[in-house]
Amino acid sequence: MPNKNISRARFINNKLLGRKRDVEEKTCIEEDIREIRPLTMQLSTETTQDRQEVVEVCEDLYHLLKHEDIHLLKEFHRMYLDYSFTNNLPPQLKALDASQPWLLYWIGNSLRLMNPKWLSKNYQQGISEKLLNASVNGGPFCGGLGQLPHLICNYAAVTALALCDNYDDCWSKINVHGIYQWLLALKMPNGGFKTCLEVGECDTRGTYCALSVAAMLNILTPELCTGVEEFLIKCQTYEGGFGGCPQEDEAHGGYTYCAVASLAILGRLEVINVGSLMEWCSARQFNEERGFSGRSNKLVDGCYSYWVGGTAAILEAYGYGECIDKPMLRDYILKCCQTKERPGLRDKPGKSPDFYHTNYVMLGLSITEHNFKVQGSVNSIKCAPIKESAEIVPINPVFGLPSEDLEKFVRFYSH
Ligand SMILES: CC(C)=CCC/C(C)=C/CC/C(C)=C/COP(=O)(O)OP(=O)(O)O
Ligand SMILES: [Zn+2]
Repeated sequence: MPNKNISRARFINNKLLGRKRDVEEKTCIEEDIREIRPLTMQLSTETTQDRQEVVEVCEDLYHLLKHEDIHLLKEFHRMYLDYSFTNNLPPQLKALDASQPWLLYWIGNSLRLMNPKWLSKNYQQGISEKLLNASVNGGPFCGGLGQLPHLICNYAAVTALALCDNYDDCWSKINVHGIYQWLLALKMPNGGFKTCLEVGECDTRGTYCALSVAAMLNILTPELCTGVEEFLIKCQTYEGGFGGCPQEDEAHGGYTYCAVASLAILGRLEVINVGSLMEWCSARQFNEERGFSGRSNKLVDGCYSYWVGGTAAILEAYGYGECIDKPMLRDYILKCCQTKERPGLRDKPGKSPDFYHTNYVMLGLSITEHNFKVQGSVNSIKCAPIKESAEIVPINPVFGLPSEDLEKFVRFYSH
């Protein structure tokens, strides 16, 4: 028996472990190339056809608008946002009944990003009263009246309140201690956070929503952070971006942003493979469409201007350099995500504008207009305009809020 094993090992060693690799590689490569080239040229799938259509419509727009100096149509978009705060929302938005804090954050943030004064005292009153009425005792916050506290909605509610400039002392009404105890109870043995006490998924979104709220409310304790870094490290995939869960999903812009922003909050960006992350971010940007896709072989979408652009801005802020083309992204945003026909910003040509895309495309626009540099703490990221006239106010790319609002909110809880 031992003899048989030795001869088997010798066989593997001689035939399979590279002795003849040089010779084989030379013959294989040429044959492979001959076989692969026509394959890639002929491969036409639903995915490649969809992309071709998007490329054509974007290229038409770039051609049509090539001599125009396009700007963000701020007053036009303001009308869309104002209308939503002063009228009933259309019936199809019933589907977002469990995401009411999100609507308040998206709409409120979009107004404030264009002009801080456009989120009037009246609106700040409406936002804070609605949130504090829906969730008893000032949090943890839920998606709407009578619903269970939810980690993702809690993040949206806290960021929406951060936009309210402490209207009627609403910041004192946030139940910081209750939120802290609840966050601890959501912690999972693998270092992640589940979204609800009763039942809920666990992925990098939850980590970001827990950590960013904790950082803003000054409750980011070592106990809350135990095991979080290890959880996040395991979410980076061979592609360089991050999936939602350890060793499970493909890399995706949204989950990548959540992981990278969380690591920035922990002050631990250096524990991941930043080089492959930067290559992945860079590979998300298409030459033809000029905007980003969220994952390999998927279509361009305006919201990734923030999920991927924000990730790049965080890396830039921490001194890793730039890995995206900001002027190209700006073109996609202003020429393909905006039209003169309908206010609000959209995913891509052919899609309708919505509040989610309006907010994240505007945040992406801010990224194209600024350079980022951290100043001591994650709460204080300096945002220097690239040209003298920026259309969007400076933002903190870790929190998705105007820098001024974030800094004032954090200062409130710092003592
Ligand atoms: C703070 C917080 C909760 C952030 C969430 C970030 C996140 C996960 C964003 C992703 C949103 C999105 C466009 C998903 C679509 O996936 P898809 O499969 O329809 O789109 P694709 O084709 O572009 O991949
Ligand atoms: Zn989108």
